[in-house]
Amino acid sequence: QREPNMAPGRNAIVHLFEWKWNDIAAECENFLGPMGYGAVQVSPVQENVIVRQNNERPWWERYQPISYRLVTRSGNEEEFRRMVKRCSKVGVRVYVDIILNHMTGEQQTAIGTGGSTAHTSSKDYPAVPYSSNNFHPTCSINNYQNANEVRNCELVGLKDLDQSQEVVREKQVEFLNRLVSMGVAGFRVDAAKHMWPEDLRAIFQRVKNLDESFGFASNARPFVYQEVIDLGGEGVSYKEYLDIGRVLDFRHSAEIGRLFKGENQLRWLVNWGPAWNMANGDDAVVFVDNHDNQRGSGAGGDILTYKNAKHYKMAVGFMLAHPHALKRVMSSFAFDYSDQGPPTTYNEELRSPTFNADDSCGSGWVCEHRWRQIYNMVRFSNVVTLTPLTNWWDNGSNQIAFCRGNKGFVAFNNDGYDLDQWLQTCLPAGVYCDVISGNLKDGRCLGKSVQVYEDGRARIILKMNEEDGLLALHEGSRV
Ligand SMILES: O=C(NCCCOc1c(-c2ccc(O)c(O)c2)oc2cc(O)cc(O)c2c1=O)[C@@H]1CCCN1C(=O)/C=C/c1ccc(O)c(O)c1
Ligand SMILES: [Ca+2]
Repeated sequence: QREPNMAPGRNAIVHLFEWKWNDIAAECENFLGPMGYGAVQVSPVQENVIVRQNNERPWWERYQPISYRLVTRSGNEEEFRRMVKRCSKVGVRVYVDIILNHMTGEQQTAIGTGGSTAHTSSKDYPAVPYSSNNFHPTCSINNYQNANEVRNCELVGLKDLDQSQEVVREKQVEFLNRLVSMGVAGFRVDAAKHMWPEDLRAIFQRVKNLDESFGFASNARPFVYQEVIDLGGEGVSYKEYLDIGRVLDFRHSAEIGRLFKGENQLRWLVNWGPAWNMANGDDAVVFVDNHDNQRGSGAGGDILTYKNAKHYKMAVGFMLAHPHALKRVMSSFAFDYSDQGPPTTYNEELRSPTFNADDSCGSGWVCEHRWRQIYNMVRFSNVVTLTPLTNWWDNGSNQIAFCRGNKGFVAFNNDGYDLDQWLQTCLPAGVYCDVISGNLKDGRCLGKSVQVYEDGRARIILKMNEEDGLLALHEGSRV
């Protein structure tokens, strides 16, 4: 279903891609809880096959399950249970990235991260157990116009499960129920486009209600958001999945990247939302980039990522400032080429992130969720929840500004010249810190401060050569 089950006053998801369970637990307590993040999306928990190519472990090995045992390089079942408890205790929900569509691809000797083996050529997975008659007959997806082929054939050679079978549904429901009993609040459904909506509906209907001992409302249903890569023009539409839960909106990711790269003028954002042929806000989880398309392999062409920092912060800031949809912030590891796996220690173990004095990460982790401009916009999005977007202003090209009720005000400058305007901020008179350029600390602004006058107007300055191209004030940043 489409309600995120987040604690009151929180509304943003962060994807801690490839983090270990113990490190996520600590991050919930040290950062995500205090900073007001609502939920963390974790990497797949099910045991995956070990893939080595040129002596490297590509990141996508975790998307080739070999069993439903909870043992991956992120940790084991006990560590996973503890992480969910520790995050829930500080108001951060856990959503699991689940892979139901397939098992592994073809692999000479298939050995899993928990030691399970499989005989992939005969589609034999004894650790589940699945045997060849639990899979669709071998065929490969060549034509994305053909909805049957997209569901019943193999995605890049991955053995394709037949979820119309009761025995397959029963094993997958059991796997999801085990996660719910550990306190999980929802699921990111990988490769949903490649599964039949009626099979997914049958499976999720059988998943039990959330466990109240983790602070959920009584009879709360697991939150479901589905990966349906749909930029239009294919045989499968995201609309087919909306009665099962929300969908991840890839059109949002593609469009917002084009806009903040300057390929489209920001003034067109005045009607951002369904008018842009995107899913309705209540049906969508939106993002700027994700683990797949940030590497250029997924859909949507040239996506904005951490590598284009100024434009990226503007896009993430706009996404969090705008009332449209539920937002997900990406948190990456640094990569040079698309297959590159996460940072590891000497024996292929995942490396833990280290933290610098300015709260940023080291040891190969980018930690966009710890960038001041981003965590302060998460807080902004919490403060302005449920307020409408009003007082839109633009200069006819790439300078825009708007209010969120009388609780927040943002401005953006993507033009090649300074923004220097008297604008309506809709805020009560007073001095406010611009939370993008610095925090409010001990009663003073470490960055820019802005004087709002009795009539709500203020002089807003955003020079073209400043580090950041956005400015944000809200009722929590008033001196
Ligand atoms: O070149 C690759 N893949 C072909 C292009 C990407 O196609 C994939 C899509 C995909 C791409 C575009 C679509 O329109 C679509 O419906 C599906 O979804 C997947 C989902 C998985 O769980 C596992 C996968 O291996 C894939 C995948 O390869 C490399 C080598 C194999 C894995 N991989 C990858 O690049 C892995 C990509 C990957 C992994 C996990 C994902 O959740 C994902 O969205 C993509
Ligand atoms: Ca399938």
